[in-house]
Amino acid sequence: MLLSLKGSFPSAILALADGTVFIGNSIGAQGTTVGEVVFNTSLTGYQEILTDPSYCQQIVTLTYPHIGNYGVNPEDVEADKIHAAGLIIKNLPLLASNFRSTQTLSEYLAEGKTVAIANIDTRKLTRLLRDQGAQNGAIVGLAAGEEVTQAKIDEAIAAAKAAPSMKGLDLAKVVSTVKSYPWNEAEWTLGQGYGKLEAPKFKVVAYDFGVKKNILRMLAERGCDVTVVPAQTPAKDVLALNPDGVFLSNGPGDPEPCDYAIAAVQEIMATKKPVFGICLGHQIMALASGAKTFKMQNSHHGANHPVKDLDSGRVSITSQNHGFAVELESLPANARATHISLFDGTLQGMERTDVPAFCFQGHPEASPGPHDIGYLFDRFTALMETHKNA
Ligand SMILES: NC(=O)CC[C@H](N)C(=O)O
Repeated sequence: MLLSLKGSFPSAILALADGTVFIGNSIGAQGTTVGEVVFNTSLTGYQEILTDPSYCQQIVTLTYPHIGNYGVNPEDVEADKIHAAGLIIKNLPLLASNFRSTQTLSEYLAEGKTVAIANIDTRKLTRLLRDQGAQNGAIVGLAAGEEVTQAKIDEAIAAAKAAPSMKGLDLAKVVSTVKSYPWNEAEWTLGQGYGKLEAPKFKVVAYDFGVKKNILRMLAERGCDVTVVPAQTPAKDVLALNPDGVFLSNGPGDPEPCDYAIAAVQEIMATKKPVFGICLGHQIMALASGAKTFKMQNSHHGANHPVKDLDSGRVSITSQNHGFAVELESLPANARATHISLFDGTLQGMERTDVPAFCFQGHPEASPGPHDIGYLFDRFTALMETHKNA
């Protein structure tokens, strides 16, 4: 049973900073939210997307038209709460059907105090964002029976215009854990649920810039006994734990203002400890190596982005979620490109040639998405193995 929810859900307004307005239905919390409006082309994984801390202060548009059809469950989360600032979809099916489902998407959004809009033309919105680049927006979820008025539309446009620009925002320290904690949950299997770290082989310290649980699970699956530390942990505290390797997580915002992390990573790489970075962690490693980052005109959010491994020539289909990128031309002499995007030629991976450190812009942990590039986790454990025995 699809759609025809127009009568059963209150109205909602989506306004972009350029004055474009869409009227739809509120399917989450009541109230106003603002953020950078981006679009994600994944067909599944809305729960993983909503809880990915990298979406902090971003409103996500899902281009796949039916969202919510398999409900939500307590397991498929990347963090303990919804981090996306809002959700924009086309159709919310009235029936959610899946053996793991415990709640509907709409209930989950309301409980998570997340404002969301359905029944708007997401194709029109996506074309606009694609042609003009990401821009700020506001969603206003009205109360039941409340009318959409010009005054409310004007307020929504004003809220969109007043939202802060993503460029220059350090959000890693906003979403990061305040306290260190150990991690020992491994990957999920049907019938078994999440596994446990068995036979730990490597001690890993993971910087939490907004880490996704699935990254930690994939490390634990490979025998990594992980200690997660806050974003602003100084290098000396990390080194005092004497890890076999250091992991730099994904995270929201602009990497450039994260000066504390850039300095710490420089110090850690200088000790020749193996270091692996994903997404924001990749950007921070690049900045710590002397490269530059920039805000992209067309950000990458989806689960089908082709990326070429420059060493093997192999093309992987990857999961992506980033709005900043490392300038390929700015790589210093002691770093080399290992992966590029076949969508736009931007840098997707690099490696230091003088120290055992490498990083990847996309998401090898998928979640949601394909596992083609999961071999990077094996590269990290192999690097730790080599350096352990060196
Ligand atoms: N997923 C991420 O780590 C995103 C990195 C960074 N916030 C960007 O948008 O580029």
